Amino acid sequence: MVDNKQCPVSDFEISGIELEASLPNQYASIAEPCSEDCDTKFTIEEDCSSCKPEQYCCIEINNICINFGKAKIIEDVSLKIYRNAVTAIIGPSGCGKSSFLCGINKLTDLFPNCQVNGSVKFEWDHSIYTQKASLLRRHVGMLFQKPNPFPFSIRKNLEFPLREHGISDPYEISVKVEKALSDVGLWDEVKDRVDESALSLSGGQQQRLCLARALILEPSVLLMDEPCSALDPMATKKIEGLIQELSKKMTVILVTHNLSQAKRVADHVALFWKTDNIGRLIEYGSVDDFFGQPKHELTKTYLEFG
Ligand SMILES: Nc1ncnc2c1ncn2[C@@H]1O[C@H](COP(=O)(O)OP(=O)(O)OP(=O)(O)O)[C@@H](O)[C@H]1O
Repeated sequence: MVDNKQCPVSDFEISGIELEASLPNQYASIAEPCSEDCDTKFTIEEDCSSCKPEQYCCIEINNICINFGKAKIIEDVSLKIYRNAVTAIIGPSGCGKSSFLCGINKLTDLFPNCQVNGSVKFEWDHSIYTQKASLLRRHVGMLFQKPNPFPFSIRKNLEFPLREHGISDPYEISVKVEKALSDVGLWDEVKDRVDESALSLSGGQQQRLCLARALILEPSVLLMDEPCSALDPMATKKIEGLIQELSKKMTVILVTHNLSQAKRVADHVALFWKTDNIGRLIEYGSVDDFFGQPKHELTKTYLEFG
């Protein structure tokens, strides 16, 4: 059993120590302090109060490679995703951004010809590849490019994930439904029509309903794949506001083609690029460094299009 830990930013794997799967906010093992100034020790139940939450590593991705059949889609991507921060994934079409996102929550399992190698570790467990997909998705919500409400009522769209995860008490369900709709600013717009078809909502409302559906199980991580690409500027502004609000309490990974959006909402930015026909991570850094002092020539070139 491990008694003392240092700050949880860099690495929560210590070889030779058997770690039990733990809940979010409990840490396994730590190799480095969070900053040069911080050498705080803490027990497994505690966070380091000297560190800023955004310095905690929530997901550690090491050498992930994704193939569809014989085609290599992304190769050797390693990066740390920080907790309660927005990480934007940008890059030209076809460089593997969506595939990368799907690799994080095992949606890649749904494609029989897809093979994923490498490791993806969440702060609450060793590796997603040892977790059941249903358990993983309890903690990791996802929002897609096009709104995809089920062809049911607004209420049933939100009840569905709750019932799937064993929540059947009508009072608890109605409280959660109202809260999820309120969290995405939709409650006042739809409270008199929750039993109408979700398909009767506008595109922007449908996307917010899908966001409410992704949030209703209170995930720790939210994956968003170009969530505003089908929306008008006003609906986009609402979603961007929600992303910033949500990132105070959850970790957000946002795939976007919109460089201005990445600059507006992200704390960290990663540029993917296809070289030798394979998607790779080119540059990753804080939003200020990425846009203010890009290091890689491809980043400089790409930012000229922004
Ligand atoms: N199910 C699949 N089967 C085979 N190849 C696929 C599959 N899904 C994606 N690909 C291929 O993987 C590559 C990367 O696609 P992906 O959608 O991940 O890129 P992207 O960067 O998100 O693109 P975009 O910005 O256009 O959405 C593409 O060449 C695509 O054809």
